[in-house]
Amino acid sequence: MLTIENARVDMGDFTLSADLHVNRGERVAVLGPSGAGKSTLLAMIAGFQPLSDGVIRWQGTVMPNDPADRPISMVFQDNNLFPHLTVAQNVGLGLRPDLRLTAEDTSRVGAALARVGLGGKEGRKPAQLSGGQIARVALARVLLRDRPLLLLDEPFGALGPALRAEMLELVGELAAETKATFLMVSHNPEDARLMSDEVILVEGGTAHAPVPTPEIFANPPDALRDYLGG
Ligand SMILES: Nc1ncnc2c1ncn2[C@@H]1O[C@H](COP(=O)(O)OP(=O)(O)OP(=O)(O)O)[C@@H](O)[C@H]1O
Repeated sequence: MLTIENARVDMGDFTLSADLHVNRGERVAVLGPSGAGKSTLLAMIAGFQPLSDGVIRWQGTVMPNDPADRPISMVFQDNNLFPHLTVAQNVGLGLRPDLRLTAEDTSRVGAALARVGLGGKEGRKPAQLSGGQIARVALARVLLRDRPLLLLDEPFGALGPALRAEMLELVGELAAETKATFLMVSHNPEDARLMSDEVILVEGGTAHAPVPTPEIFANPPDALRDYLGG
């Protein structure tokens, strides 16, 4: 279980508070108006933004200070690939930051790439891939890292609807295979309907406790109603 206890992040004149928990294995969409603090919530959990107050635990244990030591994989909108490295190297970084991959590492990288549909593309550079393929590389890295908590900050925002739906399905499959819990920021309520069990609404400086997805869409609070456009 992810537990966020009376946590607060202060950034200049912006403050985000959260007091909530997410059960293991849940698929959570993070929704809310632009600038409300959705990315800040993920940065808080990942350890990129220090807490001014409160504590964050995973399975009852306080998260280590260093983001690299947290049981987390994160995917950003730009899919954070290095342009000068090959697909295999970009994925291999998830295993060994110094890229000194053993033969076993290399075969695991190959298997992860094959799992996301990129078999045979190991030697390409990101510039030689389509947007959907780049997203798949980021997911292969997540698969390989095999961390129990997956944070996705609008990873497929640049993709068209059909491709986005395909990628969401793949995320769902990978999360189920690795038994990961995931939180995904989305600007698209349809994405939330498609892939989430619960929704965390972020608005007014607060990340609210998760509500079951069908429930929140059946009876949207004002902030979500505005966000849904009426
Ligand atoms: N480094 C910073 N210093 C001060 N304020 C910041 C900083 N980064 C972001 N903010 C502010 O914090 C607030 C929350 O930003 P955040 O990126 O978390 O929102 P968001 O809900 O993810 O927005 P969007 O949907 O537009 O991506 C915004 O008002 C933003 O202007």
